[in-house]
Amino acid sequence: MEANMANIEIVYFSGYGHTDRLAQAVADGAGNSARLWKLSENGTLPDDAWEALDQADAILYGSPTYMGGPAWQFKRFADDSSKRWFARDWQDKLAGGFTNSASTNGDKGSTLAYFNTLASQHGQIWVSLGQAPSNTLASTPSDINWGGGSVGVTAISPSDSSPDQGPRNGDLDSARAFGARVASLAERFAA
Ligand SMILES: Cc1cc2nc3c(=O)[nH]c(=O)nc-3n(C[C@H](O)[C@H](O)[C@H](O)COP(=O)(O)O)c2cc1C
Repeated sequence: MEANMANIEIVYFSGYGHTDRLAQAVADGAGNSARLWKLSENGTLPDDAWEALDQADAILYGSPTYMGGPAWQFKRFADDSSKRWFARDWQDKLAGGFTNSASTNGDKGSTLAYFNTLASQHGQIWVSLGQAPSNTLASTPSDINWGGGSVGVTAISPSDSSPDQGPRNGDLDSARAFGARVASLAERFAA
């Protein structure tokens, strides 16, 4: 990471590999300033990840949508972040979120709403998706923001897809563009 770049830390969970691909695309879009921290199967992070989050200019949250919300591993992380809440350690850091699920809607909005609430409890500043939807008759899963969200990245991995097959290109493009947006804003805030 270059000294003058903003620190973007991405904390996320993936049970079966689909959200891994989305997280990687967000990181690719954000560039060299981004690091991925994947929650363990038990919802834990190593100490150096917590230290990185404390030093971050932006913290991004990601999880598959399971049963209409984040995976429980993410909720454990959120509960563990309460120590930072007490100390206001993440106040005024940028925040944003991404999720992925099998259904086109799939109640992904509830997952993003939870990320937004978590970020707001910490006093963070939420970065919206910032992309127009691809919602015409001609639109396909290869088009950016095919799911048509605005709060964060909402990817669709069909239930019978392998991680190589889903999320599809439009969602990965959306994730990369969102990562780039956060990086651009984080650099402005860090300046
Ligand atoms: C326990 C569980 C609950 C799920 N709940 C939903 C859901 O509420 N909505 C939906 O569209 N898909 C749901 N799915 C499908 C996953 O969101 C989808 O398979 C996703 O790509 C998994 O991401 P991952 O490979 O990163 O774990 C669920 C899957 C599991 C295992």
